[in-house]
Amino acid sequence: MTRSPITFIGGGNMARSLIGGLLADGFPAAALRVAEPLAQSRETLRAQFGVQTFEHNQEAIAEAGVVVFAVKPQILAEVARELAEPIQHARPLVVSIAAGVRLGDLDRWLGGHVALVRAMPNTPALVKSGATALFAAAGVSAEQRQRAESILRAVGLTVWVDEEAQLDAVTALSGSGPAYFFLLMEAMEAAARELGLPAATARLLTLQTAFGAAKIALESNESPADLRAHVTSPKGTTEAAIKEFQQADTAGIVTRALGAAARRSRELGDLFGGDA
Ligand SMILES: NC(=O)C1=CN([C@@H]2O[C@H](COP(=O)(O)OP(=O)(O)OC[C@H]3O[C@@H](n4cnc5c(N)ncnc54)[C@H](OP(=O)(O)O)[C@@H]3O)[C@@H](O)[C@H]2O)C=CC1
Ligand SMILES: O=C(O)[C@@H]1CCC=N1
Repeated sequence: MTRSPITFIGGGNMARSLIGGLLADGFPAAALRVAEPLAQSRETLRAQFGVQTFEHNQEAIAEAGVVVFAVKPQILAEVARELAEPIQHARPLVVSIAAGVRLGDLDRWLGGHVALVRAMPNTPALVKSGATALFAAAGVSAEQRQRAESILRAVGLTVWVDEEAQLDAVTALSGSGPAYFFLLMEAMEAAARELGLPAATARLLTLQTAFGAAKIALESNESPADLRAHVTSPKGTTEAAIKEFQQADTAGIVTRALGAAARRSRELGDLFGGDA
């Protein structure tokens, strides 16, 4: 099957996660293009994924059916304005994964009336275990929505949100979320080493425990609270540990952390949207 190319503008962490996941799902490398200013990064992208790379964004989007903006929010305005003319001419579907930046701003930078979808993926897309929420601007056709969804679904789970503002919460939860679990893994691994386990054993048991907990939570009909109860024997070891977590107000810390991330997402939209 021939497919119009998907062009990524920016070949950094998240673009690489999406590209790796798409290739693992059988997407042809020939249909993936990446614009990336750094020669070393372009070389790595070619060597790792076999995709076509470009130094200049304009060249990369020629013939593209879908353009994915995967640059930092801080430079999205500048990058989009430079591409307004060719995008107005070729009218690809545009997907932005930038945190915070609102579709109204992106549409204005691109010259208006562009088919725009905002998506918030996460890095486990690389291993086809991503979680992405999507929001479409008015005027995006059902077919275009489906195209955007099919790209992200190839690398994991997708959900649509009804209001664009909900993407700030999504960013706080699943966009940034992998980092919270990695933080906990780092801490558990370090604590296990301190308790006398060899480093390799501490890491292996930490990772497999995280994997097992996520897998059982996904596959079971029981809630995380019920699953936790099954581990927690009265007056046993887990109870002793959970008491420490509760005394340190872990739930409160998580609420504050996600709140800070959602706030930062809104701030990024304010700072780098508008007339940025
Ligand atoms: N990382 C994550 O987990 C997630 C990130 N996102 C969003 O994805 C976007 C990218 O994030 P991330 O991949 O982490 O960031 P990175 O910095 O890793 O990637 C951005 C890439 O864009 C390149 N770039 C810089 N200037 C230009 C330009 N003018 N034209 C084209 N490319 C350019 C950068 O190159 P160079 O390094 O040379 O500057 C870099 O390779 C952000 O908007 C972020 O909010 C969304 C969900 C999750
Ligand atoms: O930290 C960030 O701003 C990006 C958005 C979500 C994950 N990484």
